[in-house]
Amino acid sequence: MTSAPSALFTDLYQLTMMQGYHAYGLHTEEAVFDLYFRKQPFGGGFAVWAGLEPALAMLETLRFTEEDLAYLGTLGLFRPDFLEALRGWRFSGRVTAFREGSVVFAHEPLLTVTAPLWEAQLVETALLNTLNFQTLVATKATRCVLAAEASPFGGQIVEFGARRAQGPDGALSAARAAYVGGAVGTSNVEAGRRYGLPLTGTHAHAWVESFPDELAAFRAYAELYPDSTTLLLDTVDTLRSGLPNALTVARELRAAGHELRGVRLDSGDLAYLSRRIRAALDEAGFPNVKIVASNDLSESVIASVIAEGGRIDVYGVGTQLATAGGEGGGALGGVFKLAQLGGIPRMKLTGDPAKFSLPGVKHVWRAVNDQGELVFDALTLGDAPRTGDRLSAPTNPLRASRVPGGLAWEDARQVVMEGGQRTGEPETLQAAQARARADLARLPAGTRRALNPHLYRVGLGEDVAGLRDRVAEGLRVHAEA
Ligand SMILES: Nc1ncnc2c1ncn2[C@@H]1O[C@H](COP(=O)(O)OP(=O)(O)OP(=O)(O)O)[C@@H](O)[C@H]1O
Ligand SMILES: O=P(O)(O)OC[C@H]1O[C@H](OP(=O)(O)OP(=O)(O)O)[C@H](O)[C@@H]1O
Ligand SMILES: O=C(O)c1cccnc1
Repeated sequence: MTSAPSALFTDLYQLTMMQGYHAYGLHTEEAVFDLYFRKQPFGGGFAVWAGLEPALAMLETLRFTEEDLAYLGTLGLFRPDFLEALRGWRFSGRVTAFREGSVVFAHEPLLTVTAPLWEAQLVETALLNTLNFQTLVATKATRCVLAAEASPFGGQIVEFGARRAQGPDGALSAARAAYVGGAVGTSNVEAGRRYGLPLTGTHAHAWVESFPDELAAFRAYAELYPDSTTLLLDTVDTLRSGLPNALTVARELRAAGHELRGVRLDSGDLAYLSRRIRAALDEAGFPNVKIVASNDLSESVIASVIAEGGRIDVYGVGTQLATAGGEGGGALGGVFKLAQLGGIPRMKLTGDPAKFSLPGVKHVWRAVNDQGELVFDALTLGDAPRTGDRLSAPTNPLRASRVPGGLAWEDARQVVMEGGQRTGEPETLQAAQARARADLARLPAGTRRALNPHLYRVGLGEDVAGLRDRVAEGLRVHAEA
């Protein structure tokens, strides 16, 4: 959530369960919940973890106000003693998590909450809401960045999606997450203020339409912003009118000691037009004028424009970025599952082995080879796996391999909250963006590709797999008895 967190931003069943835990004396039992997703978004080989700082801020400040309690009292569900108990409620737990910007994979616990049961239960909805969406958008941004950077001339992504995002909250958190994923700026001014993001912008068709002619409009804009003008070329005709008028203004600015910053294309064949415009700008002595493009851009449009030799420097991506659209997008199906209660491992056992949850308190280990490349991740109940240990696939115990030698192990997560308080200062978004870039560079190359990527391996150590099998067996025996 991007507005002030409310304790009522939860599903009703969390509150009805909380009342039950309270009534049956279970509420203070120590619970361990893991947050993870089962399928990488966009059919991709990785996801970029985002939203942790807002999630921690929410946990730190969550309280039931008098108004909240009064409202709950009107529902006819909650007893006075439970509502009274909520008066002093606060989150007092521990959170262990990947740092923002980390590349992460399906089936590994990304965040683990250890807290009294009723505390952990309440925050499921808000944690998933924040982390699912921001991780999805950060991943989409990274995929757009990778597409843009495939050009021999480079290319950057800026986020233009506020007008098409899912509501104001969606727009703000999308701008934030897009930055974590590698977008270099946003057009959303409130997001800039709130998160310290670099702002960027050009002008719209309405500006040109508001003047007697295009040249007058371009001149007027350049006069106001002589060092930061990007002119939109397609209101009349990109090549016949927009380009010559922009060149006129570029020359006039230079004569006055300034430089035109850029031009924007917003329709037509972006590969063809950008090649023509790059050639014309270069020939006229303006090699530093940037070409910005927009118009329903997506990762595949960006890739196509580049494959055709397009010369775009900056891609303004709106709808597809802020809504994380496209195949395999729309929503990330992250879940929050109980792994231990009162020191006893717990799991969900269903007909579909892909939906089994993993019991126990797990560590996530990241294997790094002598080239500094990530090789696979492993989940254990304790220390890092040793050479020769067996690792099995999370959803298919028959697929297993042995841990090779020559690997270094990183403990992939850190304790980021203890006793309901962050263990350190909030990280900057710049740090998260830098981590995403560095982690991405450590991935095996095939894992980064957009189409049918190599699937990075997440393996279960023998202790985790053994515990899962024992708990599952216990549940089955119990069910059959
Ligand atoms: N070279 C290209 N390769 C792939 N897709 C492209 C290329 N150039 C533009 N597109 C994309 O094609 C889609 C439609 O563009 P098209 O040129 O048909 O309509 P348009 O120019 O937006 O028309 P309108 O004038 O109605 O805005 C957009 O999503 C645009 O980003
Ligand atoms: O990636 P997108 O979702 O396209 O977002 C960016 C678009 O937003 C603006 O269009 P505008 O709202 O003026 O609509 P139009 O250009 O389609 O007329 C801008 O000119 C881009 O084309
Ligand atoms: O500044 C721009 O060019 C811009 C901003 C939002 C949406 N489309 C374009």
